[in-house]
This record gives sequence, structure tokens and C-alpha cells, in this order.
Amino acid sequence: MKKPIAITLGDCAGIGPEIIAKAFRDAPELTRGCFVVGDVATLRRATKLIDAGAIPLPVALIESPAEALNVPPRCLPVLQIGALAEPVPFGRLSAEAGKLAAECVTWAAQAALRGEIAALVTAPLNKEALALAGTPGTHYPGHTEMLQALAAAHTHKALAEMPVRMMLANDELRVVLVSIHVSLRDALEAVTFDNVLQTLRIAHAALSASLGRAPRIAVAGLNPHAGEGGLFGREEIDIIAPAIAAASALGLQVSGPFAPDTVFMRARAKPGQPGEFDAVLAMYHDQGLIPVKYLGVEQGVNVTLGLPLVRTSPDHGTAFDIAGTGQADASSLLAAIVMARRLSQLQNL
Ligand SMILES: NC(=O)c1ccc[n+]([C@@H]2O[C@H](COP(=O)([O-])OP(=O)(O)OC[C@H]3O[C@@H](n4cnc5c(N)ncnc54)[C@H](O)[C@@H]3O)[C@@H](O)[C@H]2O)c1
Ligand SMILES: N[C@H](C(=O)O)[C@H](O)COP(=O)(O)O
Repeated sequence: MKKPIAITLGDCAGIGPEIIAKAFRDAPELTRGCFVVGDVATLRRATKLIDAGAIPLPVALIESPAEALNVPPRCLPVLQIGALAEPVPFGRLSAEAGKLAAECVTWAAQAALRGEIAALVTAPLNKEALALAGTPGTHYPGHTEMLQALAAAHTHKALAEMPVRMMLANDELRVVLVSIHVSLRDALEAVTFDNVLQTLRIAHAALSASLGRAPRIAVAGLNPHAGEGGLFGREEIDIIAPAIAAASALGLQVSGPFAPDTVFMRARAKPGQPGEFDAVLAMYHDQGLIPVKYLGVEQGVNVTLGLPLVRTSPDHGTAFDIAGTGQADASSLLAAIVMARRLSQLQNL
């Protein structure tokens, strides 16, 4: 491994620190060369939580990302960013936690953009806490939009010149979204020829690089039964099909629009049997994320496509309902680390 991978703390009132501690404790080979961008005291609390009564995992303070490459297995290296005045209670919205989570993501994104780290893996932050923080760098709906803004600023581009998209993937299904964190009303407005075509181009570029061949992309319709020939809406005829035709003319392997209620099962891979498609383009957040998360919150990975850096994340959130109980499952975070490593190796980082 040439460069370390940064894992951002997430919201410390949620399960982020706990799943990070579990990942380092239970998967020393996978987490080797990774370090946490966050708060040492919060991570020590997490190690005590997961090993109540036993000797907790040691937490090592590091001063630079490069030091993470020399930390022994089953030790949790932390690069201290920001600080909390006092520990944040589990499961409660906290502006301080939102502010610290954003500071960690900002630091890690900038380190990635400077080429100091191979990738960033973000533990979940809470979007309400982020908004509560109300400080510069926190006025974004989520990581995706924050990273887009940071990357655009770093490369001196306008936001529109740095289009990004969210992909959620597991071993069975990949889904790329036309719109992300907007109201359902606004999501309908976002189904435009340009947005659908841009999503197809971003998905094609990212998946061509990771699969080593052109991906077969299926496009979901917006309306029931993809509009049933215009009986239940005309977006498929007026917007989505023309965008698919334009993408096909560019040489992309795209088909659809397909009925949204059946396209995901057609794309789903089974052991030893690939799905009919490599990815599904979904018209809005819930249309695309429900099928992936329903297959199991423990296996999905969120990848931001279109950035000049590698960023992955677990597919679940801060789980305030179980934070501090020790019940959180670290599998999705581990899957996100595996994916980050694979994508950064493909880019020779
Ligand atoms: N990557 C991210 O930063 C990210 C991703 C998704 C949601 N979020 C944010 O998280 C907050 C809470 O979202 P939510 O409640 O809709 O979804 P959630 O994923 O936090 O929780 C949904 C359900 O799944 C359970 N769950 C989630 N992760 C789990 C794990 N690792 N182990 C065991 N059970 C787990 C929770 O206990 C809860 O019952 C919101 O602010 C949301 O925006 C952040
Ligand atoms: N939409 C994501 C999901 O539900 O899994 C989640 O909110 C994370 O979004 P960011 O990666 O933009 O924080």
C-alpha cells in the first residue's frame, strides 16, 4: 500500500465511532494502513464501549497520515481534528457533533485532493446535526454535496463543472441516482434530459474504470410501469427515452426505460449468475436506495461518482436508536473500506 486511507469520525452521538472501533478490532488486515480523522477521546469512549470489562483496543495519536502505515495491527491510529468541549450524549442531535463531523470530512477531503491519502471512507454523519452546526462547511445536505463543493473549490471549477452522483452497491446490485437529497417534488423536477444523460455519462465512466469494460446500464422509468405508453405519465416518452437514445448514440450500453418495480430484480446478480444489467439508473433517492438497502444494510456501500478522489461510505446512517448500546454492525463500513482500497488501487493511488 502506497498511501493510507482516512476514515472520518462521523457524528459522535451515533454509531460511527463504535463501528470504526469494531472494524479495527475485528479486521486488522483490512484496516491496516487506515487511520481515523477525528477525536481521540471519542474513539477511546468507543473502544471502551465495545470491550466493556476487557482491555480496550489501544488508540494511538498520530501527527501525519503517513504514520498510519507503520502502526501495528489491532491499534487504532487517530489524527486529531477539532475537539469537543465535553462528550456528546449518544442518540441526541448535537450541533457540536455536526460541526466536528464536518471538520473531519473537510480535512480528509482536502488531504485526498492534495494527494496525501489514497481514499476517504466516511462514517455516517447526521444531516440534521450538520444543519444545526450552522458554521461554514456545514450548509450541505450530506457528504456528497460537501465533497462536490470542496473538490470544485480545489480545482477552481464552478459546481456545475463538477457534477457528482451517488451510487449504492452491494454484491448483487448497483444503483446510481439522478437526484439525491431533495424533496420528492424537487426530484420530479430534476428528471430532465440533461440530468438523465449526465447521470448516464458519469455512471458509464466510473463503472467502465472499475469493471474494465463498458457497463450494461438499465434505466428505470419514473411512473408506474414506466408510464404504460403514456397512460400514467409522459416523462418516459418525452425525457427519459430521448436521453437514453442520446447516450446510445455516444456508444453507451444503455436500455430502458423499464418498469421501476421490476428492473431491480432483473439487474440483481445471484451467486454464479450475473444479473441482466451491471447497474440501474434510478430517477430519485428512494426509488434506487430501497432495493439496495432491503437486501441488507450490512453489505451496501455508498460511492460518490464524478469526484477527483475516492470516497466510499457505509450505506446506513447514524442509527441514534442503538448508539451507545454496542449493537452496531460494522460490516458495511468494512465493505466500504474494501471498496475504497480497490478503487484507489485501480487509480494507482
Ligand atoms: N453515510 C452517511 O453519512 C449516512 C447514510 C445514511 C443516512 N445518514 C443519516 O443518518 C441519520 C439517520 O438515518 P436513518 O435513521 O434514516 O437510517 P439509519 O441507517 O441510521 O437507521 C435505520 C435503521 O437501521 C439500523 N441500523 C443502521 N445501521 C446499523 C448498523 N450498522 N448495525 C445495526 N443496525 C443498524 C438502525 O438501528 C435503524 O433501526 C440521518 O441523519 C441520515 O441522513 C447518513
Ligand atoms: N443518501 C444516503 C443514504 O441514504 O444511504 C445517505 O444519506 C448518505 O448521503 P451522503 O453520502 O451524501 O452523506
